[in-house]
This record gives sequence, structure tokens and C-alpha cells, in this order.
Amino acid sequence: MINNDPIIELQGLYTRFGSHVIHKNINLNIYQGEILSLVGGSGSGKTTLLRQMLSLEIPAQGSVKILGHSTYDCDLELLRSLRNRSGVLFQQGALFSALNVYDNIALPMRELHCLTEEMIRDLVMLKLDMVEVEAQHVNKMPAELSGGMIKRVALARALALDPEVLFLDEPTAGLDPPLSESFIKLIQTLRKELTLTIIMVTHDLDTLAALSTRVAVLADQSLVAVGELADIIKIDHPFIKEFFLGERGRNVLRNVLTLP
Ligand SMILES: Nc1ncnc2c1ncn2[C@@H]1O[C@H](COP(=O)(O)OP(=O)(O)OP(=O)(O)O)[C@@H](O)[C@H]1O
Repeated sequence: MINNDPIIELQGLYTRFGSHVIHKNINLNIYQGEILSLVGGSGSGKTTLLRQMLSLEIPAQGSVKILGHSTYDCDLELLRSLRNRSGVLFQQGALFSALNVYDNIALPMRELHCLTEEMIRDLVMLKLDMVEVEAQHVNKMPAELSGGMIKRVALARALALDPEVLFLDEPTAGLDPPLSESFIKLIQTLRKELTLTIIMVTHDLDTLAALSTRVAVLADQSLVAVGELADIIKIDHPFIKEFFLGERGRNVLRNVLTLP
């Protein structure tokens, strides 16, 4: 279910690294219950925008509101509670290599300092069950896990504190097609069961087409298009044409849409 409350509001965002301008006047509302996919060329600033939504980076200008609160002028306590209401699955460094599966998922729970080890154990097992990982794997170290399993355990950790918003950076990168498909199905199921709002960066058109309720396209330092995939592909912009309507794009999209 999507409703009209913006969960995230970006207004007039400008980002610069030295003299390198990454974003110019980005405006975007993300609504409760949607899965918004952010696409753009390499270096267009997708991950940076995600990090700004998570208040891990501050733009040169503009404001970010998450769950109704402005993140750049709020106190640390509020910032911490807003972060606890968001889960993140980063593309790199998804798990702490020195911690086993159990401790990776338990970490955000322990950081709350208000749960007993018994409660944490029950919650860790519940999260593992949610991501369809069997209990026998709890003592394994990340190096002993397959790529698909790492993604699932990292997702369990991202869901550890029952977030309202989930950020996914290239969630299916590095997975072969069957693993990617089963991860997509898992995200679809979780979104329905947990009424999550999901913001995802992806280059993968299968993932994008299967999951997105809306797509936002970053190019020329701006958001050049925001909308449903069926409308986005009709827009006459070089990046959109190349990304969605090149040979690979056409092969994926012709199964789900009528192409121009
Ligand atoms: N902390 C930083 N300091 C300087 N430049 C940075 C910093 N973070 C990102 N950049 C630069 O900003 C640009 C956007 O980076 P970003 O990682 O957000 O792009 P992206 O769209 O996610 O790229 P990709 O698809 O390749 O992952 C890149 O040119 C990058 O080198």
C-alpha cells in the first residue's frame, strides 16, 4: 500500500566535492510503501544521494527530511532514533568479517543497550527465518558464506530493528540469475509483510523492473525523470534511451512493458 505521506523529502540539494559538482537542485519526495529505484550512469551520484538520505553525508546546500524530521539540524538523540528506523544493505562491506552470522545480526540490537541476550537470541532467529536462512548457519563466519547467503544475512541485519525505511545499494550485484531472482522474491515478500518503504540503487534491469513502483533517473547532475517505468522509457533523454532501450534493456523490458 502506498500512501501520500512523504517518508523522505529532498529539497534543493546541491552536492560538490571541491570544484566537482555532483548534484544541482535535486527535489524528490519518496512516499510510504513505495519502492523507488535510483538509476544513473557511473559516478552520477546515486550512492552519494543515498548517503545523504541516511545523513551520512551533508550536501553543500538544500535539505533532507526523513520521517518528517530535518536531519541536518536535529540533535544527536533524534538522529540516532531516525537511523534506527532505517535499515541499510550496502553493496560493499555488507557484513563485519570478524563476526559470525549471529553476532552480525545481533550487533544493532546490542547497540540499543536495552535488550536482554535472551530477547536478542529470539529476534536474531526470527530475522534469519524472515530471510530464509536456516538456523544451522548462525555460527558461520562471512568468509564461509556464498554471495547469496551474505546478501540474506546482511538483509537480516538491515531488518534487525524493524525499520520503516530500507535502503538497498545494488542488492543483486554479483548474484547469478537464479540467486538474484530468489533475492528479488524475498524483497517482494518482505515489503508486503513488513509494509516497508524501499529506496534502491541498481544497475540491474531485471531487479529494477521486478521491484520498482517508481524510478528516478540521475543524469546531467539533476533528476531528469521521476515516475513509473512505463512512463520513464518514453522520455527522450540520451541516458534513458541507452540504459532502458539498448539491446539488453529491450530484452528485459519487452517481457514486462510495451516498448516505444
Ligand atoms: N567523499 C568524496 N570525496 C570526493 N569525491 C567523491 C566523494 N564521494 C564521491 N565522490 C565522487 O562523486 C561522484 C559520485 O559518486 P557516487 O559514488 O555517488 O556515484 P554513483 O552514481 O553511485 O557511481 P557508481 O554507479 O559508479 O557506484 C564520483 O565522481 C565520485 O568519485
